[in-house]
Parts: sequence; C-alpha cells; structure tokens
Amino acid sequence: MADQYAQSGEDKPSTGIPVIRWEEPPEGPVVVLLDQTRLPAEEVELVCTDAPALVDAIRTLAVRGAPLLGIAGAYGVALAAARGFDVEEAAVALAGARPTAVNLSVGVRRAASAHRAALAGGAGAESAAKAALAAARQLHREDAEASGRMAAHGLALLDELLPGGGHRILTHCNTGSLVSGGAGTAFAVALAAHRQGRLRRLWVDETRPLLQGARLTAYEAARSGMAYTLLTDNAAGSLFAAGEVDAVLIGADRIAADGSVANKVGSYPLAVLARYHHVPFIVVAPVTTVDPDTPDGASIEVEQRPGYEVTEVAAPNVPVTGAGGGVPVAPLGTQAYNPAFDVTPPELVTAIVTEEGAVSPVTAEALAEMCARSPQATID
Ligand SMILES: CSC[C@H]1O[C@H](OP(=O)(O)O)[C@H](O)[C@@H]1O
Repeated sequence: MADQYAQSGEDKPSTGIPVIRWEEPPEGPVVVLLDQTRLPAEEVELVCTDAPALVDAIRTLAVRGAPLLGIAGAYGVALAAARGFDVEEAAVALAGARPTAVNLSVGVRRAASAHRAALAGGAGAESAAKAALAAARQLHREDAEASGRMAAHGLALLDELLPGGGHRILTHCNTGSLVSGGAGTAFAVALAAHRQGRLRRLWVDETRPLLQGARLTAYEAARSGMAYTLLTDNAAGSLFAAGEVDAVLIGADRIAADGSVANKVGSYPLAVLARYHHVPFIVVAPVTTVDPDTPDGASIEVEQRPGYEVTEVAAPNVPVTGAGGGVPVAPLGTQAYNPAFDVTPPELVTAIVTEEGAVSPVTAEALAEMCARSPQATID
C-alpha cells in the first residue's frame, strides 16, 4: 500500500517518485514509468525496453495525460533509436497509440525530426539516437517550465475573477504531476493557490469510468496537504446549485483553432453547469495542446474506449485498466458507450490559460496570437 501520508500540511512532491525517466543500465537504455493503473494502492514502476512496450503503456493508461504523453512519445522514439529498432516505424506506432491528445504526436514528431535531421546531416546511428534523446529531454524540461508558468498565470486569473481568495475549485479527471514534467496544468494552479493560502477547497470529480479523479487527483491532493473532497461525477450539479463552486479548472487533450476544447468526458456538462450558474470555466493547458491544424471541435477525433471499462470495476490486484477481469456492474453482454473525451465549444470557456498567459474571451484570433508568441508553436 502506498505510504499513508498524514495531511501534515507540509508540501510534498505530489508523487514522490518520477512519473517518467530515462535510464541507461548495462543491459541497454530503458524508459521507466510510474504505472498509473496501480495508483493509489501501489507505487509500481514499469520498465519499457522498446517502443511496443511504451505503446501498450499508453493504450492502457499506465502513462497518461496529454503533456506527459508527448514526453513519453518522444522518449519512445529515442528508445527505438538507441536500441537500433526502426525509428520511423516506432514513431508511427507511438503517435497512433491514442488519437485525441495532440501532444502525443507533437512529442513523437519532435524526437523523430531530430533523429532524421541528424542522419541527414551525416551523423551515424549513435549520434542520431543521441539527438532524439536530447530532443526528448528538452521537451521534458520545457513542459516542467511551462507547468510553473501556467500555475502563475492561472492563479493570477483566479485572483482577478474571484477577489478575496479562499477559492473553492472544482476539477475533473487528473491534471497534476502525473500528466506533466512539472506540477501539471489545472491541478498546478490549485496547488499554487494552496501554497499561497488562497485555496479553500478542491472539489474532485471521481471521473468515471477509470476514476482518474478518485485514484490520482485525490492521491496528489492528499500528498500536497490541501483541503479536498471527492464527489461522484453526478453530484457536481448539486454543488453548483448550493453555491459551493467558485470556479472550474480542467485540463485539455486537444484545443482546436477555434478554441473548442477536447477533455475528459464529463467536461462539457461541467461547462454547461458553470455557464448556468455564472461560474468561471477555465481550461489550463500548454501551448503544445493547441492544434492549429484542427479547425474546430467537430474535427477532433474522440477516442472511443472498450465497453468493459464501464461494465466492470477494478477487482483486488487487478490494475484499473478495465482490461477485463474486473467485477461486472452490469449484466454480461451489456453494450456500453464509452467516449474517453468530450468537446466543449469556445463560447462556454471563460479562459484558456497557457504558459504564455490567459486568453479570454476565447476566439480563434486571440488563440492564434497567443500561440504566435510561443517558441513552442514554431517547433516541428
Ligand atoms: C492536462 S492533460 C490531462 C488530461 O488527460 C486526461 O485524459 P487521460 O486520463 O485519458 O489521459 C484528461 O483528459 C485530462 O484532462
């Protein structure tokens, strides 16, 4: 059982162990992941020795969350190069592991482009592999730095929208250090508010069916010492009706050019509730999540996941991947509708916060202008 951490109020790193790292043991380079399907009960590391292992980890959500998927994809390309596998083949498999989070293909492309450029410049296989690894490490560092800047911009926006502090924030899914090279995206804003004494409570949606909120956000919130309360997704409406929510903070997996936001399923209903109850609905994501090549929400491919993730719940010692073997909660043979994400139109989004600042109101023009300010937007 993961160490029971008293809510000492002291700030601890939200995971205590790295969510992803590159290692070079004598038997060859590996990518080591904190297996998120085993949290919060166990802190177990998954050692990937090739790209297929990383593809499987992405598909089963052992590694997940848009920015971290980009970092994992880049390390996966570097791993294929370092171990002498076909890099282009690995890049295609990694980029195709999950369709919605644009960061994954961005990260894969960053490392694969560095590898190709090195080869084109006459480098040998070893030097090209080092170029891919350098690109992955750079992306990892950039994401950590972006996380800190998003937290600062997000907290400044909260203080502007909600003068007086004591924010009661509702969040959905998991957007902390388990999705990032740093403290995360939306959760990083709540963590910054907590550390500066301006967070009254974090309301945590459990986030069915894979329970990223209950299993992961509650895990990170507990380690941080902040005041937090878990709720079922269908209880959120009653919190708004009771006037208990000051703002909604969520992440994103892909932001289209018009400002439409794809995020964990259940985000769109929160946006409708927030609009009805005049509560700010704030999306926090790095610039690498904005995809100018996706014109609007209808163009975003929403990942459809297996029905057994809905019809089963995890059983003891069965990882929460919904990969069968769980405890049925519906009659065998029940068909289930299980989109991993939904899409919120820009008119329901109060602001999009990136490391470059806050965009509000959300328009295609304002989003494009913000992206143009970012060096991330020009990197292949
Ligand atoms: C800020 S990225 C986190 C983002 O990713 C999650 O999806 P998943 O757990 O399926 O990878 C969810 O959409 C979060 O908002």
